[in-house]
Amino acid sequence: MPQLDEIVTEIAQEMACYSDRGEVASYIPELARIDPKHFGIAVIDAEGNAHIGGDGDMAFSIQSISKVFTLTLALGKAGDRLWRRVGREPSGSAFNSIVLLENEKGIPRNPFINAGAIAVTDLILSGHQPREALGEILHFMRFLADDPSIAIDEAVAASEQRTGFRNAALANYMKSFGVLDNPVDYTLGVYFHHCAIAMSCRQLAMAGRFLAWQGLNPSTGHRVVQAERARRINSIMLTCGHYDGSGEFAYRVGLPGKSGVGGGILAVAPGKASIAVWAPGLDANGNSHLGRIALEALTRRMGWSIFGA
Ligand SMILES: NC(=O)CC[C@H](N)C(=O)O
Repeated sequence: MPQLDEIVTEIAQEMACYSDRGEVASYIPELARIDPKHFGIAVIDAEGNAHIGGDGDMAFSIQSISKVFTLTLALGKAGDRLWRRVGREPSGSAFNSIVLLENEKGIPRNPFINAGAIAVTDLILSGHQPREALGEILHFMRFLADDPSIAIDEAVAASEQRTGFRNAALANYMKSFGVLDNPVDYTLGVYFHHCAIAMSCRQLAMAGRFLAWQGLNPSTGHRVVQAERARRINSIMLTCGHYDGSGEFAYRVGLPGKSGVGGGILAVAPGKASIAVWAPGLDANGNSHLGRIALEALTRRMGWSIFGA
C-alpha cells in the first residue's frame, strides 16, 4: 500500500517538528532518563506489510501495554471466572488511583488500571513460581511478535521495584480483601517485570495482530483466541485503555488502544491494521502526548476510525 507508506513517513516527519512533547514519566527513575525527542511508528496492514517510521525499530519500555497481553493470558486460564475479581468499567480516575477500591471491596474497576492489572497478574501467577509465570508472559510476547529476541529490561524492573510504593499499597489493600491469592511480593515482582518488557513499535504491532484479525495470526492462520474474545478485549481497550483519557482518545482517534507510561500506544483498526506508536513525553493522564496526535493523524488520513470516516 504505497499511500500508507507515504502517510507513515509524513507523520514521522511531522512529529519530529513538534516542540510541545509532554513530560517523560519521572516516578520510575529509569524512565526519566529517556530522551523525549524519540518518535516511532509501525503499521502492519491486512497484507502483512510493515510500514515503519522514525524510531519504529528502537526498543522501549512497554509498561502498561503489557496489560493487554496479561489480560489475554488470564482469560485463557480462567475464562469468565476472571470477572469475579476484576470489573470492566472505566474508572474515571488515574491509572494508579486507590480511591474506588475501598467502596468496591478491593475489586478493581477494570484490568488496565494498575490495581486491575495486579489482580490479573496474581491470577496468572497462581499455581506457578514467579519465574515460571514471567517466562509464560515473555514466551507469549515472543510467540505473538514472532521474535525470540524480546526481553525484559532488568534495570527498569529494578527501578520500579525500588520505588513502586503506590503499587505496593494497591496490592496490599486488595490482599486485605482476599482479592489476591499469592504473596504480595511475588505478584508485584511479576507485575513490575512484565511492565519492564522492552519492545519496538514493529514488535508491538506484530504482537497486536490477533486483535485486529478476529483472534487469528494472519500470517500463519494460527488461532490465538476466539473472535469473540478478541472483540471483547478490543472493547475494554476502547473504554479503559487510556484511563481517564479514554473518552478523549476515542473522540480523537476512534480506535481501541492501550497506552503505557513508557510513551507507547498499541492501537487496533479491526480488519485493517495493527499499529504501534512511541513518543516518551506524556500528557496529564499519563498517556503519550505525541503518540495520540500521530494516531489521530493516521486514522483521519486513512479513514480508519471505528466510528466512521
Ligand atoms: N500506566 C502505566 O504504564 C503504569 C505502569 C507502571 N509499571 C506502574 O505500575 O506504574
